[in-house]
Amino acid sequence: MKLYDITVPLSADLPTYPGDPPVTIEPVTRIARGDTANVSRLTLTTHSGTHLDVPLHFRDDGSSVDLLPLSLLVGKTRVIDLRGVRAIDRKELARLPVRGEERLLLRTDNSLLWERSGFCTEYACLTPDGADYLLETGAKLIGIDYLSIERFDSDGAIHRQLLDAGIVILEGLNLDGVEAGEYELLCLPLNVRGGDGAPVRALLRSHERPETVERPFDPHTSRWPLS
Ligand SMILES: N[C@@H](CC(=O)c1ccccc1NC=O)C(=O)O
Repeated sequence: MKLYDITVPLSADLPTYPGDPPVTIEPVTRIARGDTANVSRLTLTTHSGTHLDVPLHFRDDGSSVDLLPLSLLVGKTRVIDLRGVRAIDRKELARLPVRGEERLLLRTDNSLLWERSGFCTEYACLTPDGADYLLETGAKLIGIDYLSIERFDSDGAIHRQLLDAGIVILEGLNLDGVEAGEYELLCLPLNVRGGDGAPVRALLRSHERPETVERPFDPHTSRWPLS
């Protein structure tokens, strides 16, 4: 069994969708300043970093993130490789094994954009007929590796099209190094009451190796060694 962390780390450097405030992490108490423990204040939006979009994101009467069935977020998932594709349309999707897949993660060149500082408006995204196609194939969760699933200059039509059909959108993934294929997704959103979305920790599990703890905790340094 192999685990892939497909979450981007939350930090002040993380690109945010234009109009959304940056992530901040500030000290509240610090041992170095004489406090008993280190505690930090985190400023996030419901759509910072790797996160889920739910119907309330684009519709006032839509369901919030705390009401999602968790079974939607855990289970068999297919990663498809769309590197080299900028506009993910019906034609591109039809050549890939997406039919009948309830959970689908789109790996694109976007995963490399996390290396850049600042938001890039030229990311790979789903087209309206690509979204139609995924509605037809029975998808219930669609993930993509940047901060929006639709074109930057678009008005939210694709979000509405998917969310209104009960499809949840997982955005801000990092799928660099994740080969196309079948995995198990473990996607755990913060349980934000009334949230129009929520940051998640998302993992993929493949069943190709025996389970081991790769980097056991070192009690002498109080750290998990880096390698
Ligand atoms: N980063 C966003 C995308 C988003 O907020 C959005 C997408 C299309 C049109 C408008 C948008 N947001 C705010 O105006 C998201 O989390 O879905």
